[in-house]
Amino acid sequence: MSDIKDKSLAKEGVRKINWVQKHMPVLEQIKKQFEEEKPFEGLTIGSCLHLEPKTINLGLTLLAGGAEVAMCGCNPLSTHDDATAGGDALGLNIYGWREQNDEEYYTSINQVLDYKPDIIIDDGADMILVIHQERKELLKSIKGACEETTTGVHRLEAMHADNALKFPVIAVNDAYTKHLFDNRYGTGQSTFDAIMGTTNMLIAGKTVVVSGYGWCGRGVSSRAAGLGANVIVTEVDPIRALEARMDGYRVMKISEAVKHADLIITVTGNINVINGDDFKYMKDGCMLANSGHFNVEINRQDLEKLSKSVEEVRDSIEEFTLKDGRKIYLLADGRLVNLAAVRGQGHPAEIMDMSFAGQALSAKYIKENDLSIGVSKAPDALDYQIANMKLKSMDIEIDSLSNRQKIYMSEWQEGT
Ligand SMILES: NC(=O)c1ccc[n+]([C@@H]2O[C@H](COP(=O)([O-])OP(=O)(O)OC[C@H]3O[C@@H](n4cnc5c(N)ncnc54)[C@H](O)[C@@H]3O)[C@@H](O)[C@H]2O)c1
Ligand SMILES: O=c1[nH]cnc2c1ncn2[C@@H]1O[C@H](CO)[C@@H](O)[C@H]1O
Ligand SMILES: N[C@@H](CCS)C(=O)O
Repeated sequence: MSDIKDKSLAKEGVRKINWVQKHMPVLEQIKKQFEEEKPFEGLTIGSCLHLEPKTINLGLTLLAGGAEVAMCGCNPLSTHDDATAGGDALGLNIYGWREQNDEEYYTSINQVLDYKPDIIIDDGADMILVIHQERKELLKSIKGACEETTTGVHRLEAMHADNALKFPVIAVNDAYTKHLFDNRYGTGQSTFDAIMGTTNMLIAGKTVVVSGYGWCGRGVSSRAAGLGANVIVTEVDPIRALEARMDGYRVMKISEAVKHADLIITVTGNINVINGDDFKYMKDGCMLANSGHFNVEINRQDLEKLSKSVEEVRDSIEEFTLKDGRKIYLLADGRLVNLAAVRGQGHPAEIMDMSFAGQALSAKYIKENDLSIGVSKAPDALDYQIANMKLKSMDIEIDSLSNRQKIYMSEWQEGT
């Protein structure tokens, strides 16, 4: 069963799924192992992830492992209607379509929960929140959940600190093979793919302000610099601010940075990063995009209050005309631009290969172990397994320690 936009888009969807499969070798290998071992036989897995071809490929991997799979989107704007049609044709149960309103978005989450999943895969923790608040009857049978992103992990850790979390969660985001590559190189590339595809704008010579110098901010700043921009970083953490400075960027307060910006990209996971007076000091033509948390990093309501009109001037570009005539452009409604913009395709397949290998192996780990309630990383062994598989798929060989080196590394007696 599925409730999607248009099943007649299946052929195009399957074409796109086939394409990404060619570039997700680690996940393909896990799929083959799952086909033989059937680790999820008799189980149902419910996911709340951006619904696009790479995610459908994760769904197919879980299906190959014997699971019944029900999937919905984790953002009202990120669903690709052809990919969901393709996934439906290939045996997945999918709920959702691009441009859902809030009610439709939560209805889709509940439709997935109607399958009574044993394992949850979430991105941003909306599905886990719904289970704890509205679908408490499911708490007993859920063996555990996997969380994809930094913000979701923070929300779940806060829940656990309040004793509100009722099942174990694996923070897939916290695996090295996830955040070092997905958050950094993935967000770096896909944010600019989406911004450039949406605006048809030149980056070279522009001043790009990046708010937040975490894993995503490092990637976005480095891509901006690589494209020839002048990069300014804003931070609240003194160590990350220093790191940004020594990586070669200017660092200043957001209230000052907005005066210089041609393009501002928020990647903090925080609320109201750009708000109030910040909009008053922006240059005419300044573009605003978020690649972080939901649609709260840029305070749209504050921008509306300063504006006399708002018009969608191109797909995923809203033009806010301020009362003094200046124009400010908000991309993709302030939702994560790399996925929510009409031209957003999310991270490259080679990147999601590792993130979703982490999801697939973490789901299997939940099935095979009785974890205690709380938020924890998957064992390092899974991370190393993924890294080794990825290196092999890239035909890269590395050295290993000799016995002499192992002994040297573990001793303290030997010196000059
Ligand atoms: N677009 C994507 O595809 C994508 C990919 C991965 C993560 N994310 C999301 O992006 C966000 C950032 O993720 P991350 O892994 O880089 O997190 P992180 O914790 O590594 O980095 C966030 C940084 O923002 C800084 N920060 C917080 N509030 C700030 C403020 N008001 N002004 C300036 N800096 C501030 C923090 O000090 C921190 O250094 C999260 O919401 C995450 O879920 C999005
Ligand atoms: O193309 C994609 N498909 C599915 N998920 C993605 C893609 N690109 C990024 N993310 C995931 O979205 C999370 C934030 O919501 C990120 O943590 C990232 O892993
Ligand atoms: N799923 C959420 C979490 C990103 S931090 C979103 O799409 O905005």
